[in-house]
Amino acid sequence: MEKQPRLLASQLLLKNCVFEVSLNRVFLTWKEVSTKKKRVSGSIHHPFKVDPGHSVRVSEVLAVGELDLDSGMKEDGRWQKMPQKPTEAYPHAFTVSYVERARHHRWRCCDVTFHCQEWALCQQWVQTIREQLAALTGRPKHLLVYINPYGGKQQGKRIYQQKVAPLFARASISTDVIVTEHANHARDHLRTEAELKQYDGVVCVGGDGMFSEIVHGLVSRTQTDNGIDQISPEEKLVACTLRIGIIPAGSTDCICYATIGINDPVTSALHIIVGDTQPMDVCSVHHNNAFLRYSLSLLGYGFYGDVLADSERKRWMGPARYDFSGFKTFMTHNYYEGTVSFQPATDTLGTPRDKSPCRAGCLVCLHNKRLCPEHSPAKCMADPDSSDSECEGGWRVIRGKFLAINAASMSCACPRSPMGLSPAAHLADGTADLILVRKCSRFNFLRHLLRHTSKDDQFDMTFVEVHRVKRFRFLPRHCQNDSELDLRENGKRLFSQICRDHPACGCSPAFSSWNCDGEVLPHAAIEVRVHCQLIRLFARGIEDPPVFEEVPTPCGI
Ligand SMILES: Nc1ncnc2c1ncn2[C@@H]1O[C@H](COP(=O)(O)OP(=O)(O)OP(=O)(O)O)[C@@H](O)[C@H]1O
Repeated sequence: MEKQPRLLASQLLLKNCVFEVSLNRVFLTWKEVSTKKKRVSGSIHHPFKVDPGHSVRVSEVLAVGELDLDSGMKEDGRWQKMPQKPTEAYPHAFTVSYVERARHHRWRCCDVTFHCQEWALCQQWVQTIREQLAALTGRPKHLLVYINPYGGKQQGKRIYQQKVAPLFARASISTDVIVTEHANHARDHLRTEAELKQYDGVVCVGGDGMFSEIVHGLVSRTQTDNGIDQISPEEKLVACTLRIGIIPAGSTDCICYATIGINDPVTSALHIIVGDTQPMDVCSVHHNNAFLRYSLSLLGYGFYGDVLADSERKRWMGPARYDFSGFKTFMTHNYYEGTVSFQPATDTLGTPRDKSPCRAGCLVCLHNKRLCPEHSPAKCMADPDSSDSECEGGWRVIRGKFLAINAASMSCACPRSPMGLSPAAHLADGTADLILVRKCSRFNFLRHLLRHTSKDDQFDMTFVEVHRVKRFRFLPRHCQNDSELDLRENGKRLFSQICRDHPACGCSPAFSSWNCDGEVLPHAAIEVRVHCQLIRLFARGIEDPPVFEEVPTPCGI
């Protein structure tokens, strides 16, 4: 790496010891000066303890401010616990707040206070660090915040006020906060009224449902502002310029977990402050050329659709409804007949089974974005081993009986399934992993499901296949000749017709429903298209842990 010229270097006092502190454009570093004279007052000298020094990336410095040593008050008027007694020789001090990494992708805000002999030197340090921070272009200055007060355990407001707002204030980020009053309040506000030009980003305090609202609002608004018709499945959508930050405060926070690696409001707030950027694909879902919804993580028909539909009827049970409905759906063991057609992503890097998960700075996403896969022509190769697979005009067609059809546009990792539904799916490569689980015994299906909680390959089973796709369609068998299928209106009629078709009643119903990121879709016949990097988050993807994980130094030095 190119050596950066020093901007400033001084001997300053920290914890009653003299440190060599230096700053260049990339790092702020401090290292104890190893002279016998270094003790200034009362500290115990450890002759065998070698200080390796401490380095903080300038891009991860949150703020810097002068400290009034007489009152213990920072420049911004906040009180700070006095890090040490002022000494006569070092009467001036400044505090640097920075990101410290803890275990499991958790970030913390730490303060370090340096004491200076001269007031002018103290000023010079504060000024120079501030100039470096001002030169970082990706940091937000003004944010629009939506809080869902009813998400998860209804702690959204408290989480924001106690954990996030103080950090934004410390980093001099101003905010306009809207506490939502009803479902779709944030979506409709973003779509129509919000003065988006004055903001550098939108922050969502809530769960995946709230995040989906924000995405719907922002994507719609971007298309309207650019004269794009999002109703048409063939339209190329314009990417949103504003980034979205997620402060997890819902009962399901999968998007936050998959893009940051942990559901922790402070970590999320720090990723927003340092101005991280993580692009993300968005799937548009259409039925008969009519727009239904956008999907960001999982589209599931069969098992996951049935679990959601059943759990929605049992909301009174609280979060336990998911386990209850999961067990019930598993025991019911319904399968569904239909035709799946898809455009395989043959020219992109990576496969669903290549064991290379999407991580911070993912090269697969970078490479595939350059290819812009949605525009390259699809090549279709029929599977020679499969008698029910064929190619039609660049589309591969598979007919069968399925227990589950899942499309994962990200790994869908969550604390319950740390590897996720499709461990090698990428956040921003312009593709989704289409997982087809064919009719099999209950025992085999259970084996498949259990593999989501372990490191075993859930796709290594004869009745499971997985394809990386750019687009796909599903048509349930019993509506292939029907021009329009509305499950709510026609479900009962069709169900009785299917029962007539099958010799013995007690057979599987004709239709499941699609679970689209936790919302039930009203149609079974859908067409899905992946839009490469349509949105950007204040995140950086999951960071690989350092090979030798450093023991973090205590905060608030
Ligand atoms: N003020 C409000 N009153 C009622 N519903 C709201 C309000 N604000 C947002 N919502 C809706 O609440 C739904 C759930 O919110 P959110 O995702 O934040 O929490 P959650 O607990 O994770 O959700 P879920 O119940 O889906 O698990 C969202 O779909 C959103 O549209």
